[in-house]
Amino acid sequence: TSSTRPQRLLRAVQRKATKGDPQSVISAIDYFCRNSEWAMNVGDEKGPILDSVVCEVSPATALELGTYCGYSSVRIARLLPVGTKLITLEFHPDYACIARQVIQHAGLEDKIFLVEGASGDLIPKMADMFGISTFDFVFLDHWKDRYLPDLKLLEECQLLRKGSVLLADNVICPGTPDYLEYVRNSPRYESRYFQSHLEYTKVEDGLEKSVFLG
Ligand SMILES: O=C(NCCCCc1cc2ccncc2s1)c1cc(-c2ccc(F)cc2)cc(O)c1O
Ligand SMILES: [Mg+2]
Repeated sequence: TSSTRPQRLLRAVQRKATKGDPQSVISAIDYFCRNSEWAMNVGDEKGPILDSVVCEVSPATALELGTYCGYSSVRIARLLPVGTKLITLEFHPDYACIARQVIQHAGLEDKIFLVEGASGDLIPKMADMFGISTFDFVFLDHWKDRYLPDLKLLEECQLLRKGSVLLADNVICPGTPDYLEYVRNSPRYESRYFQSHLEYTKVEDGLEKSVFLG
């Protein structure tokens, strides 16, 4: 029977990456995507920008919207200080199933909470589900037309505090025009664009970093 691309990506990780070694999991996925099949991971060019923002923020509480196969979950969680957690939301059960196995291969299952469901339904439950008050860092990488409504939901649920950092993938390709317009024009955000390329391609894309000013 035929396999899916996420299943083939997981197989590449299981064959090539060292168990418990997050960097080897990241490298195995990037190798697979450059040499076998493109997949929508943040990738090896935007990835280091994500890394640098995570290191700068050093978040106690982090949220990721859009897990896919767990590539960026591994990138983020490998940099988190001991005792801190990444909560990552995934809508598609098949993606979530693969991501759990990728995260386990990296040995990061104790630092990552993967929750299945739609961001619009789950965000209002975050505080109660995880006993947190606010997020220090949010990585947006899910449906591009959900970035803005979910940002407003995070504000309404008071899950952001003065200084919370939001980092959004794909603000050029596929593009999130309404989100960009909002964070770049709202007095409540200090926004900056990191120009890069769509993962594993020469197409322009980039990450938008926005600091909530309270
Ligand atoms: O759609 C993308 N990513 C979201 C997948 C949607 C999964 C979801 C997770 C979740 C969690 C909670 N609530 C609701 C949702 S919905 C995506 C697409 C491209 C791309 C770029 C050029 C192309 F030609 C073709 C695809 C590149 C990327 O880096 C992406 O991130
Ligand atoms: Mg993306």
